[in-house]
Amino acid sequence: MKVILEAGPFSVHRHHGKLYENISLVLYENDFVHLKGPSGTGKSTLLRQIVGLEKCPAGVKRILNGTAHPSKRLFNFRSKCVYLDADSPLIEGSISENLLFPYKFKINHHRKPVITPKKILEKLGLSPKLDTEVTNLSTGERERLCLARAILFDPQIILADEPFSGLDPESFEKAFSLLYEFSQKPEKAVLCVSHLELPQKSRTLFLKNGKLEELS
Ligand SMILES: Nc1ncnc2c1ncn2[C@@H]1O[C@H](COP(=O)(O)OP(=O)(O)OP(=O)(O)O)[C@@H](O)[C@H]1O
Repeated sequence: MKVILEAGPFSVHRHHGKLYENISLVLYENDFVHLKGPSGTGKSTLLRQIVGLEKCPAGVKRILNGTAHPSKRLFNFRSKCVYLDADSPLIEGSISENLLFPYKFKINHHRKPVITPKKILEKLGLSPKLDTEVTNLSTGERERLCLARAILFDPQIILADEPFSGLDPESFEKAFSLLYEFSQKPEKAVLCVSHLELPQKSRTLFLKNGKLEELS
């Protein structure tokens, strides 16, 4: 199995004590890893530490496809390893403007959406048209738009934090299939935090009492 990402060791201390300590993780090509654990154990914090959105201890390594990314310069890393937050921000404007927003950054000028924005909305069963203002979308529609934007951008890794929480069963099925399909492409992997049962996964990791364990 080809290693896509090696990251760690991560530790977090909150005012009430240690949340977790010395957690490292490896993602392999085509991994779809389900990260579970009781509420408040630090699953979101761990995802945020991986992409450097949360303070990390000195000495943390992030090796993506054999290339080490130093903690002080993570812009390039974050364009290849995307953090998809449950409340990912949308910009003011239309669905189309939001889907194409990441390409406005100079570092992404060379990138092109993998499929058309129209096609990805169809796959997700999102009925609003591309010129619909995002302020007119429901919570579940906004959530699916954020997922569509991440997939369209074609990173190597998606770290998805509760990406299905606001979805009805039919929308969940479509959104899950799309994310799983993404993970099965060459040199891709997904780490997905979810309290839901997921229909398919390659591995399950459980975060509890400050430790990350792989469930068999
Ligand atoms: N920025 C912050 N500053 C201080 N404490 C925080 C911060 N963000 C989260 N916490 C605390 O850290 C702990 C872990 O939070 P986190 O959101 O990572 O847990 P989680 O396992 O993802 O929870 P859930 O399953 O409920 O989403 C919680 O006690 C939370 O209150």
